[in-house]
Amino acid sequence: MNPYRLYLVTDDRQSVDTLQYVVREAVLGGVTMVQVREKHGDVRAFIERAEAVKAVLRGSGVPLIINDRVDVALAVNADGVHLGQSDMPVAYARRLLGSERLLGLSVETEQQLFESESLPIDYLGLSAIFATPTKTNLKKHWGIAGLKRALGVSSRPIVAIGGINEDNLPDIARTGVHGVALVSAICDASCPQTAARKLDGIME
Ligand SMILES: Cc1ncc(COP(=O)(O)OP(=O)(O)O)c(N)n1
Ligand SMILES: Cc1nc(C(=O)O)sc1CCOP(=O)(O)O
Ligand SMILES: [Mg+2]
Repeated sequence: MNPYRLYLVTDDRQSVDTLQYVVREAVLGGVTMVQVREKHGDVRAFIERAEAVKAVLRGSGVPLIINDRVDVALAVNADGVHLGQSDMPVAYARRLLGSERLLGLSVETEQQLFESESLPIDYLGLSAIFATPTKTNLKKHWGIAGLKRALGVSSRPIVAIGGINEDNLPDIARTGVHGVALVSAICDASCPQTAARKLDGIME
């Protein structure tokens, strides 16, 4: 089973109750991986929210990934970490996490893409495919052509992220990309379960 296929990244503006509701429904709809992403609160709040998501995921087989923070991932015994280019260098993260936990890295440029080949990571987050209001400090928009190029270069699984929704997903899925990561298409949906099921159907 490919864990990257439908990758939910949580919305840190949602309350803990909503967060748990969205994750529960999204898993029922077919989400294969969940990343807890917290950009505003303190580390205590991050741990509390990660534990809340972990409780929902228990027994589901869906891996829990922590954004940015290796210490939080270790504290809650998560299944992995997703790092950006200005987070802890992946060599240090790998040493702390061990070989079993998943380690993902965002790549924002062609140079980072080539450099990633020699890094101790499990997958790449290709940042960003399209512009998105969810994250506005993006360096590059790869588009479909850039995604195809990256797939031809990298030996690692690629997760496409940024501005992905059910309208543009068919074009992305046709590239054969390993997975897609989404925030608003699932977190803002009136029914996250239905949204996830529809997106999963397109990925298939
Ligand atoms: C799957 C996935 N890909 C890319 C990102 C972006 O990570 P980063 O560049 O560290 O930016 P922030 O998410 O920390 O704002 C991601 N989170 N997940
Ligand atoms: C968290 C994040 N990282 C991105 C990147 O490109 O690095 S884009 C993004 C937000 C994606 O949200 P939505 O699915 O609502 O567009
Ligand atoms: Mg980051």
